[in-house]
Amino acid sequence: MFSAKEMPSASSLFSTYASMTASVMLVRTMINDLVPHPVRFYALSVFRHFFKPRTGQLTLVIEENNSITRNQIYDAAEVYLSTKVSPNTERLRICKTPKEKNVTIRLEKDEKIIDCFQGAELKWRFVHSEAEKNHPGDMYPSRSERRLFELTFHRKHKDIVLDSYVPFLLETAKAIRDEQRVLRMFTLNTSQCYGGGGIRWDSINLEHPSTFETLAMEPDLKNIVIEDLNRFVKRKEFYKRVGRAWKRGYLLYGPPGTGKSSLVAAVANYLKFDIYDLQLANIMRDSDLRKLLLSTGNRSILVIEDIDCSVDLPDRRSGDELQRTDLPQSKASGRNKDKAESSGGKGQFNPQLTLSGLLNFIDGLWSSCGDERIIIFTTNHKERLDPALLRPGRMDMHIHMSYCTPHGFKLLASNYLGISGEHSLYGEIESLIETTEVTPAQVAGELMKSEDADVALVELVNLLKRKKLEGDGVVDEAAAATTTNDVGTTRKLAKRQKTNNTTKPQNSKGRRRTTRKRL
Ligand SMILES: Nc1ncnc2c1ncn2[C@@H]1O[C@H](COP(=O)(O)OP(=O)(O)OP(=O)(O)O)[C@@H](O)[C@H]1O
Ligand SMILES: [Mg+2]
Repeated sequence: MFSAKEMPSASSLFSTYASMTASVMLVRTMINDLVPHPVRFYALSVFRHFFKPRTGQLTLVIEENNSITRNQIYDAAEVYLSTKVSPNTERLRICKTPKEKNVTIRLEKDEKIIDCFQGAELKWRFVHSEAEKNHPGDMYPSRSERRLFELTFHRKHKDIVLDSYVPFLLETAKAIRDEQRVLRMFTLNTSQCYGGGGIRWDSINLEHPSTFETLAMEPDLKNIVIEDLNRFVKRKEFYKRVGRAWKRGYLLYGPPGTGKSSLVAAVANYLKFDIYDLQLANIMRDSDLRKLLLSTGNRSILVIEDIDCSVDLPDRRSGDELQRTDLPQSKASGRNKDKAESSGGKGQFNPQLTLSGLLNFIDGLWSSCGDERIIIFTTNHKERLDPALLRPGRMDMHIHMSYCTPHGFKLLASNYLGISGEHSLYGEIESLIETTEVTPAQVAGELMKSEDADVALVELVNLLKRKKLEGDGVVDEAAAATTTNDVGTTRKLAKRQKTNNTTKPQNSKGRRRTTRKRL
């Protein structure tokens, strides 16, 4: 305390204050002049870091983009959080595009969600900010958007969040996406094929209802196929380790109407894979084929239906076959013949789409530049295929789709007529099916004739009796089913072969009649 005598006058106080302020300003000017800006900035941030109050909370910032690529954690959070909407959430964004099956729900700006994981409380907040960017020379400023999630939790849970919660988030989001995924069916756009626009895929939603549950197949065979698919999709690391492309090939063979295409759809629905339906007859050159195959997506099935008659490809051994003019009039051979004639006739014809082009590409570049690829060939005549296609390692599994069996019939009857137990006509139908060649498609056709189970089953009995009387033809399937990776060639077939040694050509579809050896 100052005594009255010592009490400084107001003027002296003012001059002391003025000189202190001047010194502070002098020091500040000196610091500003002497210490460069980045160093000052750094010193300040260190100072702030040590002296700011600690909350015990840690916040992870999950931005939408990581430089130019998407941030997978952000995408996963977006999907995952849409399932965690609580009654306290006030604003949500919803939308639905034509390709989507369900309504998409997303958080709105500043909305918060609380999640719990292994005892940790996790607070999510969605941040969306917009800023104007003014580039020199730009007439109009552009807007840049920044979207991110903030994930806040107690710092003691840092390991749980980074080691367990984030992987859980990624996996859960993948499962949700798979569940909601709308499958696409890609076919070739032929309208602009050779008009300069180039050949390309067009897609529509795949809404084929076939599943393994609705498919009439022997249970053992069905299980073998399902297990094979399960093994395939979870063996990413295995394929990498053994140095093989992550792809699997299936050859489906059997008479028309036994469910080959239905099996393709069932596989797609089971795995949630898109289908690329490659109609070889629309492709002229290996280069087009390569382009098309390279533009197929991962997790997809490439299907080439009726490979035995979809196109006359020159095989790898007999290029001279190209010069023959006695080709049957298939869609593709007609086209090739036209081309031969327009290019001067016999000897000058040189189609640029070859079997080796197809096989090399499927085995080589195509399969190695994507993941989880399945390729399926279907045929009614396995015995007509080029051995290059059948050699071990090319198609991993040969699946024989056979005529309807008693088990298959019961499954169809349950699906089509809702019969769960037995029926008085079952005994007769089963013994007729054992000794008659009837396809599941034919059985299904009869079962659809009436909603009344009794009437429909009588129709089926009549059909079976008629077929038995006609003694419908048998195709030489046993001869074709000789490779080790063949599954599904039933005992029924062997039985038929014993009783019927005459092999009639399959003739239910004119297009399947062919004399020339094709692919
Ligand atoms: N195994 C089956 N299980 C259930 N339904 C089947 C089966 N096979 C055929 N169908 C029925 O018959 C219809 C035709 O079958 P699908 O097209 O799958 O035969 P496919 O073997 O591909 O014939 P194609 O050789 O003529 O192409 C299907 O839509 C389905 O309703
Ligand atoms: Mg088919």
